[in-house]
Amino acid sequence: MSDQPHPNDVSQEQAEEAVRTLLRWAGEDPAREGLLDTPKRVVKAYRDWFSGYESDPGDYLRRTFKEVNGYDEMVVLRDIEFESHCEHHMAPIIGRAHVGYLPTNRVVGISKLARVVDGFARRFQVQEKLTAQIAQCIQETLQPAGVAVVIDASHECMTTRGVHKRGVSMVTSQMLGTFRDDARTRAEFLQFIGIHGGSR
Ligand SMILES: Nc1nc2c(ncn2[C@@H]2O[C@H](COP(=O)(O)OP(=O)(O)OP(=O)(O)O)[C@@H](O)[C@H]2O)c(=O)[nH]1
Ligand SMILES: [Zn+2]
Repeated sequence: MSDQPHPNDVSQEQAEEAVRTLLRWAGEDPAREGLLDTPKRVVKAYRDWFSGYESDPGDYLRRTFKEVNGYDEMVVLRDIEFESHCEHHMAPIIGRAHVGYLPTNRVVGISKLARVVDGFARRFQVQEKLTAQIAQCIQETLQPAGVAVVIDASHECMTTRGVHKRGVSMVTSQMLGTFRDDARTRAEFLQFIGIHGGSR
């Protein structure tokens, strides 16, 4: 994949200093008592929010199960809540992902689909890329007959700042294989996740 994490040569102290710089820039005194531990807390929070760079989400899909009595219908995990951050403003993107695939001769532990979503969500993202990365990762690693990913999310860069539009959500979808080629398969998936003909 083209978007591999880069080696990180930034120390904890340098990251904390960057937070102190932003505090000073905003007009604060980073030495006052209430802010003394803030750089440490912010860096810890960033480690959580951006922990996706520490994982290769494809690894979650390597363990598969074959004893499914020939089950070859669609598997759908819907309403996977996630938190991400937009790469333009570093503001939260909060939403839900719906993931479906058509197994060929093996299935994956269902929690792993949610782990793949988080592995890509916990990075700097644009929603289109997040959607495509999840779908491509499942397609490449599991090699099912098809993959479908729909994401419905709100972007705080357009609710708490900028254009200030609350209640707006962005919907993206990436369909691969049978979901892309066969309208009935796609329609069945959209029905499973509660989207019929474009309205919920
Ligand atoms: N397509 C897409 N756009 C996004 C996403 N996240 C944020 N954006 C948009 O990225 C754009 C960045 O536009 P710029 O004009 O460079 O930034 P800006 O001046 O802060 O723009 P405003 O948000 O309109 O104030 C904005 O329109 C955002 O709404 C995303 O996941 N996908
Ligand atoms: Zn943004």
